[in-house]
Parts: sequence; structure tokens; C-alpha cells
Amino acid sequence: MYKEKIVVKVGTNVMTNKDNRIVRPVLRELVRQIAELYERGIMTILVSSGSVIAGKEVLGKSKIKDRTQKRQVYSAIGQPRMMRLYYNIFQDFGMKCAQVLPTKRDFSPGIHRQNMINCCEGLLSEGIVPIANEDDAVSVTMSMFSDNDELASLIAQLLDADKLIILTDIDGLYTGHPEEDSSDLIKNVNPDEDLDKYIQDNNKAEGEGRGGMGSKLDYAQQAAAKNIPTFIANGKKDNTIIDIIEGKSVGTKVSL
Ligand SMILES: Nc1ncnc2c1ncn2[C@@H]1O[C@H](COP(=O)(O)OP(=O)(O)O)[C@@H](O)[C@H]1O
Ligand SMILES: N[C@@H](CCC(=O)OP(=O)(O)O)C(=O)O
Repeated sequence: MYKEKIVVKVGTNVMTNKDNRIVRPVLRELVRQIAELYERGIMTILVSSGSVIAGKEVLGKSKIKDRTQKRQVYSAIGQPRMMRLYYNIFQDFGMKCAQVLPTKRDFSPGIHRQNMINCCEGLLSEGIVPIANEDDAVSVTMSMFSDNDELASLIAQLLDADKLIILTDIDGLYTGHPEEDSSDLIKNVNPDEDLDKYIQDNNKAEGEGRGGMGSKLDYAQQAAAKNIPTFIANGKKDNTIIDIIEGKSVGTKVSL
């Protein structure tokens, strides 16, 4: 059995370049760290975005006008592509992974919630890394998460994870626009601190990520309030996950 379990969320912008193409070495570096943690007895539940952008890579521009339908189509094409990439990389590291595609209903009290716990715990007990993404092909309106930051926070709370690590394309939460010299990285945040004033407007296009830093902070604070130390850190840099596990000062730590 394992001695610790962590949830790692990887956003679309971590795994893509400026042309919105998926960068395989980024996924490889992520899996390398998960494999290293596995050797140390730490199991990871990976929450990975990327299906919409992967679908766009395959289909290119779509004729579909309706945004919801377009998202369904892109993600239905892109999700198996993401899983093929992960499957092959995990295999290179001698590990197995599995796909879990929840909708919001799976977290409401009752049988669905228990099924979700059973599924993830079962995979972990077999030494298999669950890779979760919102089931974008079927989840619309009521059954939607606001984004995968919410999904990652809910999974961390559901499984009572030891840590939640939210990887993005920036070093953490800044006191202003991250590209301005006057902005500083905030190292520590409490679950009840109101830092909305620091959040800058999101100008990302369709498929380039949904939540933004505001949502990361909200869901990080929700998990931290349940005593799950949560980190917002840069997934484009090497060794970020291992550095966090080893207690190095990386990213923004949200904790009680
Ligand atoms: N105060 C802030 N500190 C850091 N990043 C911020 C801040 N306000 C807005 N952002 C933006 O949030 C982005 C990360 O959110 P998002 O695009 O949703 O990423 P992901 O695809 O990883 O979920 C950063 O690239 C940055 O431009
Ligand atoms: N479920 C969608 C991603 C939604 C989302 O939250 O994206 P992001 O803000 O990049 O983590 C996908 O796989 O494309």
C-alpha cells in the first residue's frame, strides 16, 4: 500500500506552446515526477485538462456555431488523444494509468459520490494512477464544474488527500499582473483571506483554459479550509512537484 496520496492538477496552458500545440516533453516531465513519487510510496491522482485543445489540434477550425456543441465535439475527439499520450508515457516509466471522467453529479451526496470514491481508491490500491478530466462530452450546464480547478479541489476533499498541487503557467499568485516588475509572488495565503483585488482579467480564447487565477485561488482555499495544504505553482518548470513534496519554497502555499 501507499503511505500518502496527492492530487496534481495540470492546466491547458502548462502543456501547450504559443501555437496551442501540446508539448510532449512537458507531459513526460510530469509523469517522470509522478513515477519518482510512486517509488517513494506516494500515489498521485492526476487531474488533467487538455481535451479541447487536443481536439482542436486534430479537427482544426470547426463549422459548428453553437459553443457548447463545439466544446463537446472537440473534447470527445481530444480526450482519447490525451489518454493515448499519457498511456504511452506512463508505460515508458513502467506505470499504469486509467481514465476517470466525472461530472458534478458524481460529487453530490449519495450513491454517485460513493461510486467515485470506490473507483479512485480501487485504482490507487492497484498502484494505478487515475487521470481525471471533466466529462466535457456529456456535461453541460447543470452538471458542469466551473473548471478543472474545482474538480481537482473536490477530488482532493473527497479522497482526503495529503496535498493538492495546482500546476499552471505562472509561478503562483502575484500581487498584480505577473509580467509587471512591481508585482510580487505571494508565498503564503490563508483559506479565508480575500485577495480578489490581485486577480487580473482573463483574455484567453476558447479551449485555452477556463478558470483563471481567481478560480485557482477560490478552490485552493476551499481545499485548504479542509486542512489539505494546497499549492499553486509553475508546471512548465522542471521538478516542481518533487520540490513541493520535499518542502522547498515553491509557488503559493494555501494552508490553515
Ligand atoms: N494575480 C495573478 N497572479 C498570477 N497570475 C494571474 C493573476 N491574475 C491573473 N493571472 C493569470 O492567470 C493565468 C493562469 O490561469 P489559467 O489561464 O486558467 O491557467 P490554467 O490553464 O493553468 O488553468 C496566468 O497565466 C495569469 O495570466
Ligand atoms: N476539461 C477541459 C478543460 C477545462 C479547464 O478547466 O481548463 P484549464 O483552466 O486549462 O484547467 C479540457 O480538458 O479541455
